[in-house]
Amino acid sequence: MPVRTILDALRGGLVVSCQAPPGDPLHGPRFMTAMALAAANGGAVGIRAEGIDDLRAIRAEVELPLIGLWKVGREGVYITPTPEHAAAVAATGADIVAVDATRRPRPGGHALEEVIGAVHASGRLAMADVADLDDALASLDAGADVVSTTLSGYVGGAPRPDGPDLGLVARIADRVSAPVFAEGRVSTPDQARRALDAGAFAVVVGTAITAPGAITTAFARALRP
Ligand SMILES: CC(=O)N[C@H](C=O)[C@@H](O)[C@H](O)[C@H](O)COP(=O)(O)O
Repeated sequence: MPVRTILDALRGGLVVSCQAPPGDPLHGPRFMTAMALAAANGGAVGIRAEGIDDLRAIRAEVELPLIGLWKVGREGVYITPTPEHAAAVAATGADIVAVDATRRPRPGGHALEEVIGAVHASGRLAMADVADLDDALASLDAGADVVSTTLSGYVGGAPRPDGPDLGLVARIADRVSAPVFAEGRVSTPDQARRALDAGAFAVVVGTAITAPGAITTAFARALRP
Protein backbone atom coordinates (compact mmCIF):
# COMPACT_ATOMS: atom_id res chain seq x y z
CA MET A 1 0.00 0.00 0.00
CA PRO A 2 1.42 3.48 -0.81
CA VAL A 3 2.56 5.45 2.26
CA ARG A 4 -0.09 8.16 1.89
CA THR A 5 -2.81 5.57 1.55
CA ILE A 6 -1.67 3.78 4.69
CA LEU A 7 -1.74 6.90 6.81
CA ASP A 8 -5.00 8.13 5.29
CA ALA A 9 -6.58 4.76 6.08
CA LEU A 10 -5.49 4.99 9.71
CA ARG A 11 -6.40 8.63 10.37
CA GLY A 12 -8.91 9.09 13.17
CA GLY A 13 -9.58 5.38 13.55
CA LEU A 14 -9.11 2.38 15.80
CA VAL A 15 -6.11 0.08 15.45
CA VAL A 16 -6.58 -3.23 17.25
CA SER A 17 -3.49 -4.86 18.72
CA CYS A 18 -3.75 -8.65 18.41
CA GLN A 19 -1.07 -10.17 20.63
CA ALA A 20 -0.97 -13.22 22.88
CA PRO A 21 2.35 -14.15 24.50
CA PRO A 22 3.77 -17.67 24.71
CA GLY A 23 1.85 -19.56 27.39
CA ASP A 24 -1.42 -17.79 26.65
CA PRO A 25 -4.02 -20.27 25.34
CA LEU A 26 -4.59 -17.92 22.39
CA HIS A 27 -0.88 -17.76 21.46
CA GLY A 28 -0.17 -18.45 17.81
CA PRO A 29 -1.04 -17.36 14.27
CA ARG A 30 -4.37 -19.18 14.04
CA PHE A 31 -5.96 -17.37 16.97
CA MET A 32 -4.35 -14.01 16.26
CA THR A 33 -5.52 -14.11 12.65
CA ALA A 34 -9.05 -14.82 13.88
CA MET A 35 -8.75 -11.87 16.30
CA ALA A 36 -7.57 -9.63 13.46
CA LEU A 37 -10.44 -10.72 11.20
CA ALA A 38 -12.94 -10.12 14.01
CA ALA A 39 -11.43 -6.66 14.59
CA ALA A 40 -11.67 -5.88 10.88
CA ASN A 41 -15.32 -6.96 10.85
CA GLY A 42 -15.94 -4.73 13.84
CA GLY A 43 -14.59 -1.61 12.17
CA ALA A 44 -10.90 -1.48 13.00
CA VAL A 45 -8.90 0.54 10.47
CA GLY A 46 -5.61 -1.21 11.22
CA ILE A 47 -4.05 -4.14 13.06
CA ARG A 48 -0.96 -4.22 15.28
CA ALA A 49 0.61 -7.64 15.78
CA GLU A 50 3.76 -9.28 17.10
CA GLY A 51 6.08 -12.02 15.89
CA ILE A 52 7.03 -13.23 12.46
CA ASP A 53 4.57 -16.15 12.30
CA ASP A 54 1.58 -14.11 13.46
CA LEU A 55 2.44 -11.25 11.09
CA ARG A 56 2.79 -13.52 8.07
CA ALA A 57 -0.50 -15.25 8.82
CA ILE A 58 -2.38 -12.00 9.43
CA ARG A 59 -0.89 -10.41 6.31
CA ALA A 60 -2.21 -13.31 4.23
CA GLU A 61 -5.79 -12.84 5.44
CA VAL A 62 -6.28 -9.20 6.39
CA GLU A 63 -6.00 -6.28 3.98
CA LEU A 64 -5.97 -3.49 6.58
CA PRO A 65 -2.75 -1.58 7.27
CA LEU A 66 -0.58 -3.77 9.49
CA ILE A 67 1.77 -2.50 12.20
CA GLY A 68 4.34 -5.18 12.99
CA LEU A 69 6.81 -5.69 15.79
CA TRP A 70 8.97 -8.44 17.24
CA LYS A 71 9.27 -8.77 21.00
CA VAL A 72 12.60 -10.18 22.13
CA GLY A 73 12.51 -10.91 25.86
CA ARG A 74 10.62 -8.72 28.33
CA GLU A 75 13.41 -6.59 29.86
CA GLY A 76 14.93 -3.32 28.65
CA VAL A 77 14.61 -2.69 24.93
CA TYR A 78 12.54 -5.65 23.69
CA ILE A 79 10.30 -4.25 20.92
CA THR A 80 12.07 -4.82 17.58
CA PRO A 81 15.44 -4.11 19.20
CA THR A 82 17.92 -4.38 16.30
CA PRO A 83 18.15 -3.63 12.56
CA GLU A 84 17.96 -7.38 11.88
CA HIS A 85 14.68 -7.72 13.77
CA ALA A 86 13.32 -4.66 11.96
CA ALA A 87 14.21 -6.10 8.54
CA ALA A 88 12.60 -9.43 9.44
CA VAL A 89 9.37 -7.70 10.53
CA ALA A 90 9.35 -5.65 7.32
CA ALA A 91 9.78 -8.83 5.28
CA THR A 92 6.47 -10.20 6.60
CA GLY A 93 4.65 -7.51 4.64
CA ALA A 94 3.83 -5.30 7.62
CA ASP A 95 3.27 -1.74 6.38
CA ILE A 96 4.64 -0.08 9.49
CA VAL A 97 7.38 -1.47 11.73
CA ALA A 98 7.14 -0.50 15.41
CA VAL A 99 10.44 -0.17 17.25
CA ASP A 100 11.41 0.71 20.81
CA ALA A 101 12.40 4.38 20.58
CA THR A 102 13.24 5.03 24.22
CA ARG A 103 16.65 6.49 24.97
CA ARG A 104 17.78 3.31 26.73
CA PRO A 105 20.78 1.31 25.53
CA ARG A 106 19.91 -1.14 22.78
CA PRO A 107 21.12 -4.73 22.44
CA GLY A 108 24.26 -4.85 20.29
CA GLY A 109 24.87 -1.15 20.95
CA HIS A 110 22.85 -0.14 17.88
CA ALA A 111 21.63 3.44 17.53
CA LEU A 112 17.93 4.08 16.92
CA GLU A 113 18.90 5.56 13.52
CA GLU A 114 20.22 2.15 12.45
CA VAL A 115 16.99 0.36 13.39
CA ILE A 116 14.89 2.97 11.61
CA GLY A 117 17.31 2.83 8.66
CA ALA A 118 16.62 -0.89 8.30
CA VAL A 119 12.86 -0.20 8.26
CA HIS A 120 13.26 2.43 5.56
CA ALA A 121 15.65 0.26 3.53
CA SER A 122 12.79 -2.25 3.37
CA GLY A 123 10.40 0.41 2.10
CA ARG A 124 8.28 0.51 5.27
CA LEU A 125 7.27 3.25 7.69
CA ALA A 126 8.84 3.37 11.14
CA MET A 127 6.69 3.78 14.25
CA ALA A 128 8.59 5.02 17.32
CA ASP A 129 7.24 3.43 20.51
CA VAL A 130 8.04 6.08 23.12
CA ALA A 131 7.69 6.63 26.86
CA ASP A 132 7.93 10.42 27.04
CA LEU A 133 8.14 13.65 25.06
CA ASP A 134 11.94 13.62 24.81
CA ASP A 135 11.83 10.12 23.30
CA ALA A 136 9.32 11.37 20.74
CA LEU A 137 11.43 14.38 19.73
CA ALA A 138 14.63 12.30 19.53
CA SER A 139 12.93 9.56 17.51
CA LEU A 140 11.65 12.03 14.92
CA ASP A 141 15.17 13.46 14.67
CA ALA A 142 16.32 9.88 14.10
CA GLY A 143 13.93 9.54 11.16
CA ALA A 144 10.78 7.98 12.63
CA ASP A 145 7.65 8.55 10.55
CA VAL A 146 5.05 8.23 13.30
CA VAL A 147 5.11 8.10 17.10
CA SER A 148 3.12 5.96 19.53
CA THR A 149 2.84 6.37 23.31
CA THR A 150 3.16 2.58 23.75
CA LEU A 151 5.87 2.61 26.41
CA SER A 152 4.58 5.33 28.74
CA GLY A 153 4.33 3.72 32.17
CA TYR A 154 6.61 0.82 31.27
CA VAL A 155 10.02 2.47 31.69
CA GLY A 156 11.79 3.48 34.89
CA GLY A 157 9.88 1.42 37.44
CA ALA A 158 7.43 4.11 38.65
CA PRO A 159 3.96 2.78 39.52
CA ARG A 160 1.92 2.29 36.35
CA PRO A 161 -1.23 4.40 36.05
CA ASP A 162 -4.50 2.55 35.37
CA GLY A 163 -5.52 4.63 32.37
CA PRO A 164 -3.88 5.85 29.16
CA ASP A 165 -1.36 8.69 29.21
CA LEU A 166 -3.47 11.23 27.34
CA GLY A 167 -1.35 14.05 28.79
CA LEU A 168 1.63 12.65 26.88
CA VAL A 169 -0.44 12.34 23.70
CA ALA A 170 -1.34 16.03 24.00
CA ARG A 171 2.23 17.14 24.83
CA ILE A 172 3.67 15.32 21.82
CA ALA A 173 0.88 16.36 19.44
CA ASP A 174 1.36 20.00 20.48
CA ARG A 175 5.06 19.88 19.58
CA VAL A 176 5.27 17.81 16.39
CA SER A 177 3.52 17.57 13.04
CA ALA A 178 4.07 13.82 12.67
CA PRO A 179 1.12 11.52 13.42
CA VAL A 180 0.89 10.59 17.12
CA PHE A 181 -0.83 7.32 18.04
CA ALA A 182 -2.37 6.95 21.50
CA GLU A 183 -1.44 3.49 22.76
CA GLY A 184 -1.29 1.79 26.13
CA ARG A 185 -4.09 1.07 28.61
CA VAL A 186 -6.89 2.54 26.51
CA SER A 187 -9.69 0.52 28.09
CA THR A 188 -13.00 2.13 27.12
CA PRO A 189 -14.57 3.68 24.01
CA ASP A 190 -14.77 6.97 25.92
CA GLN A 191 -11.01 6.94 26.56
CA ALA A 192 -10.42 6.23 22.87
CA ARG A 193 -12.59 9.21 21.92
CA ARG A 194 -10.77 11.42 24.43
CA ALA A 195 -7.43 10.33 22.96
CA LEU A 196 -8.46 11.77 19.59
CA ASP A 197 -9.66 14.94 21.33
CA ALA A 198 -6.18 15.17 22.95
CA GLY A 199 -4.62 15.25 19.49
CA ALA A 200 -4.04 11.60 18.64
CA PHE A 201 -3.92 10.71 14.96
CA ALA A 202 -5.33 7.25 15.73
CA VAL A 203 -5.86 5.03 18.76
CA VAL A 204 -4.39 1.58 19.40
CA VAL A 205 -6.27 -0.77 21.74
CA GLY A 206 -5.01 -4.23 22.67
CA THR A 207 -5.83 -5.81 26.02
CA ALA A 208 -9.34 -4.35 26.33
CA ILE A 209 -10.36 -6.00 23.05
CA THR A 210 -8.12 -9.00 22.38
CA ALA A 211 -7.14 -10.41 25.79
CA PRO A 212 -10.07 -12.42 27.19
CA GLY A 213 -7.95 -13.63 30.12
CA ALA A 214 -7.30 -10.08 31.34
CA ILE A 215 -10.88 -9.00 30.66
CA THR A 216 -12.18 -11.97 32.65
CA THR A 217 -9.86 -11.11 35.56
CA ALA A 218 -11.25 -7.56 35.68
CA PHE A 219 -14.84 -8.87 35.84
CA ALA A 220 -14.01 -11.59 38.34
CA ARG A 221 -12.23 -9.11 40.63
CA ALA A 222 -15.20 -6.78 40.54
CA LEU A 223 -17.43 -9.57 41.86
CA ARG A 224 -15.21 -10.37 44.85
CA PRO A 225 -16.48 -9.02 48.16
C1 LIG B 1 4.33 -2.22 26.79
C2 LIG B 1 4.20 -3.20 25.66
O1 LIG B 1 5.00 -4.10 25.55
N1 LIG B 1 3.19 -3.00 24.80
C3 LIG B 1 2.94 -3.92 23.73
C4 LIG B 1 3.23 -3.33 22.44
O2 LIG B 1 2.99 -3.79 21.38
C5 LIG B 1 1.63 -4.66 23.84
O3 LIG B 1 1.84 -5.65 24.83
C6 LIG B 1 0.35 -3.87 24.20
O4 LIG B 1 -0.70 -4.80 24.31
C7 LIG B 1 -0.03 -2.81 23.17
O5 LIG B 1 0.86 -1.74 23.26
C8 LIG B 1 -1.45 -2.25 23.35
O6 LIG B 1 -1.60 -1.75 24.64
P1 LIG B 1 -2.81 -2.22 25.57
O7 LIG B 1 -2.83 -3.72 25.59
O8 LIG B 1 -2.54 -1.64 26.92
O9 LIG B 1 -4.09 -1.68 24.96
